[in-house]
Amino acid sequence: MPTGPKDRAVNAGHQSVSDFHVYDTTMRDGAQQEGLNLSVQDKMHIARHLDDLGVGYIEGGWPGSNPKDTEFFALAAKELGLKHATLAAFGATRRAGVQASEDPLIQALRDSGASVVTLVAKSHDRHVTEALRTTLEENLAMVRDTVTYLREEGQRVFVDLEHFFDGYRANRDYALEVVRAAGDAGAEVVILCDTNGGMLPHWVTEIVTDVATTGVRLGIHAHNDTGCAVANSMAAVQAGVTHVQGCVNGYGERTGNADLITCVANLELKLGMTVLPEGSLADASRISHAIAEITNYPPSARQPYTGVSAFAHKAGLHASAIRVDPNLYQHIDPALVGNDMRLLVSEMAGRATIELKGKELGFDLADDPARLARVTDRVKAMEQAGYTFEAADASFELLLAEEIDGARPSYFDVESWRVLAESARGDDAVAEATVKLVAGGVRLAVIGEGNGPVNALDHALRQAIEQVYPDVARFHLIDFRVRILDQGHGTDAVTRVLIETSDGKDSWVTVGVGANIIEASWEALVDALTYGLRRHGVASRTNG
Ligand SMILES: CC(=O)SCCNC(=O)CCNC(=O)[C@H](O)C(C)(C)COP(=O)(O)OP(=O)(O)OC[C@H]1O[C@@H](n2cnc3c(N)ncnc32)[C@H](O)[C@@H]1OP(=O)(O)O
Ligand SMILES: CC(=O)C(=O)O
Repeated sequence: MPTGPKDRAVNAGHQSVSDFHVYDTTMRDGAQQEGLNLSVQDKMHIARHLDDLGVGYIEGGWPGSNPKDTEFFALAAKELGLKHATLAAFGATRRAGVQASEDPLIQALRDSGASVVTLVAKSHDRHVTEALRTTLEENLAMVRDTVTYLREEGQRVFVDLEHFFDGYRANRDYALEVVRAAGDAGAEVVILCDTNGGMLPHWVTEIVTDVATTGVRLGIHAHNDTGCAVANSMAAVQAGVTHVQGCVNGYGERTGNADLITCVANLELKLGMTVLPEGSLADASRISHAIAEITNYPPSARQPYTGVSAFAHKAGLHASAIRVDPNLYQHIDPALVGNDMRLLVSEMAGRATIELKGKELGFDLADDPARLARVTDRVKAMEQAGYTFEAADASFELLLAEEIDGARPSYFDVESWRVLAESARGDDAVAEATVKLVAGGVRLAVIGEGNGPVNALDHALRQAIEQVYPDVARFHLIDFRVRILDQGHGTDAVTRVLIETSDGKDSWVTVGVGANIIEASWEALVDALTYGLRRHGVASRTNG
C-alpha cells in the first residue's frame, strides 16, 4: 500500500544557499523543444549535472502524463540521491468537475515521491472559458482544491500561472484573484508565466510591481519569443520575484525558455546576489556543455557566458587592448563561469593578435617585431587566398613553427600522389589512391582504397607513414568540411577543406586550399599528420 508523500518524499527540504529559488525546468519545458528527446537515463544524468551546478529545484517532468516520466520519478526516488537540489513534479490542476482526490493525474503527482509539486493553472479569463471550457469560478476552485489537497498530502506546492501577463492585461482583477486563490490555499510560490513569450522588460516590471502588492511570494517563467526571456527574468527579479525558472542552454518550447545559466550568472555577477553554493558558477561552462552532449543539441558558440565564442576575440584592435588588460574588452573574467579567453587568428588580426595567439600556443613572438609583422602579413595574404586560421589552430601552429625554426616541420617528402575513382556496371563508385614518399630514409609506395577519393588518399598516406611513425595508427579523421569559395571572379573559385583529426584524446583542425577538393584535402591531410606527430613529441627533421 502506498505511503503518503510525507514518508516518501525524496530530497526534501534542501534549500538553495539563500532563500532565493533557482528552479530548473530543462527536463520538462526544455524537453518540449522540437527535436529534443530525453530517455529516463538521460534525465538521471541531467539531474546530477544540475545538482552539481547547485540549483535549488529540478523539475523532472510530468508523472502520469507518459510512462517515461512516471518511470523517471520512480527511479529518482530510489537512486538519484541529490546533494543540493529538491526534485519537483509538474502537473496541471484537477480537471473541471472532478474532485482532486479522484483525478488520476493528481494521484500521479501525489504518488511521484517528489516533495514539491508545481501545478500549472489558468489565469487568463479567455483561456478558462475557451480552452478549459469552464467558468471563472470553477477555475478558481480547481486551483484552490488541488493546492489544498496536495498540501494536505504533505507536499509543498508551487503554482505556475500560464499566460499570466496576457491574462493580466485582459482582465487584471481575475488574474490577481487567481494569484490570491493559489496563495491562500497554501502555494509557497506563485510563478507568473509569460507562456507566449511576448513580453518586454518594462511591461514585466510594471506588472510584477503591481502583483507584488498581493503579498504572495512570486516567481517568473519567461519564454524567449521576443528574445527577452533573460531580460524579462531580470526585470521580474528587480521588481521583487524571488524564484526564477529557466532551462540550461535556453531549451524549451518554440524559441525556448530563459537560459538558466545566463540568469544565475547575471544574478550573481551583475546583481551581486548569492543564488548558488559558493564556487558552483565556475562549473557552469562544463555543465552547459555536458548537458548539450546529453540532449544531442550542439551548444551555441554564441551562448552568453558559456559559449565557446563568449570570450573569443577576433578584431586586431581588441587584441591590442587585451594585451594590456583583458578586462578592456571583456565584461567579466571568463574563469568565473569556467570559460576561457581565446584569440582568433584571421585577416582581421594585427600584430597583437598574433603575439597573444602565439603565446597561447607556447611561442614567444614578442622579442622579434620583424617576424611578428611577417607572420601577420602571411596570415592576411593566406586568408585572402581562401585559408581560414580561426578554425584551424593546428595549421597556424605549423606556420608559426616554420617562421621560428626557419623551415616547416616535416616528417616525410612526398614524391607524388594519384587518385582514381571508378564505377563499374552502375555499382557505387570506389576510389584508389597511390602515394609515393620518402619517410625516415625509406622510399614507400602505397595503394589505398576508399569510398571516395579523399578517403582513399587518407588511407594511402596513413598506411605509408605508419610504417615509420607508429603513432599515426592512433590518428583518425573525425570531421571533414568543404566550402567552395567564390572569389568574385566566377570561374576561378577555390575550394577550402577543414579536417579535424583525433588521437583518441585530443583533436586538432587543419586547413587546405586548392583549385579542387582533392588538392585542398591533400594539403589539410598532410598538415593533420605533421601536426599530430609534432604534438606527440616526435622529432621532425627541422626540430631535431
Ligand atoms: C504551458 C505549458 O507548457 S504547460 C505543460 C504542457 N505539457 C504538456 O502538455 C505535455 C504533457 N501532456 C500530456 O501528456 C497530455 O496533454 C495530458 C496527459 C496531460 C492530457 O492528455 P489528454 O487527456 O489526452 O488531453 P489533451 O492533451 O487532449 O487535452 C488537455 C486537457 O487538459 C485540460 N487542461 C489544460 N490545461 C489545464 C489546466 N491548467 N488544468 C486542468 N486541465 C487543463 C484541457 O482543457 C484538456 O481537457 P479536455 O480533455 O477535457 O479537452
Ligand atoms: C508553465 C509553462 O511552461 C508556461 O506557462 O510556459
